[in-house]
Amino acid sequence: MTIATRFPTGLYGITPDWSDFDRLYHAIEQACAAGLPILQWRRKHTPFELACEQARRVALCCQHHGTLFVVNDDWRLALEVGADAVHLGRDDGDIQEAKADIAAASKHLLIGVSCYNQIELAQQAIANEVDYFAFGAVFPSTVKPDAVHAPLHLFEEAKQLLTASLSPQLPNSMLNASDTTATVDSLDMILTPPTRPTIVGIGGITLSNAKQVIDAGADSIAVISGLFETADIYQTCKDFMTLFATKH
Ligand SMILES: Cc1ncc(COP(=O)(O)OP(=O)(O)O)c(N)n1
Ligand SMILES: Cc1nc(C(=O)O)sc1CCOP(=O)(O)O
Ligand SMILES: [Mg+2]
Repeated sequence: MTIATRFPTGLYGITPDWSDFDRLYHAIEQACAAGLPILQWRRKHTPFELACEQARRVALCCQHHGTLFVVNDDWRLALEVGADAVHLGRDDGDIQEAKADIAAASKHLLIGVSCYNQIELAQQAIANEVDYFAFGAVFPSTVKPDAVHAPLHLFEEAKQLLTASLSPQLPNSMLNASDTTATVDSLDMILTPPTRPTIVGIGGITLSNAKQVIDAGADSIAVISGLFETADIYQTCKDFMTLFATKH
């Protein structure tokens, strides 16, 4: 049984820290036009008002191309600009507080979190019902040279955690026709099939090493330099996406 994910899989582009917004917007347009499924807005030094103005334009571009739009660090900014999702690391606030704020605004945001190289954080992420969790840095990253190293075996371990967490929901009891509760549960399963979080790999990923991460079990790979610091962003995006198309 294949369990669907709540968050897309495949290539996950993250914006580089360029000060020239027109250049950045043009680069994002190329990636989105190539079919990029997910884009994260990651700006560390832009004041809130300017970030809102710029991120709103990027959100519209993503909407136009059918690219899911994620805001890094700040769920308030994500809500303000109509993003689809927010990414939260260990310094970006509490997940339950984020969920409560989002619900209080009568809005919906998918939530992704960083797990660095810690399987325990993935276990917490699953318990918190986040929509994706990310391990990194899988390779040395020039953007984050001090990031901890996340070995590739974490992806298989995370898959096992997911299998274990989902198995109690599976309708074993469907076999027992005399148990009416089981029948009701089974009907529930058909009407609302279970879903699972997407597992993301990040850090130093390029066209040359991406396949290792996908083969290790990552559903998605998050890339800054390996996508945006290339001569032909449109073609690089297409080439990354081919790696997922030939996964099986
Ligand atoms: C997809 C994805 N994974 C990990 C991160 C890193 O988040 P964080 O640890 O909060 O570090 P910053 O990116 O905020 O510097 C991410 N942004 N996206
Ligand atoms: C933003 C970020 N977070 C990481 C983590 O390990 O959590 S690595 C990273 C930088 C990713 O950039 P690049 O693809 O250029 O290496
Ligand atoms: Mg962060």
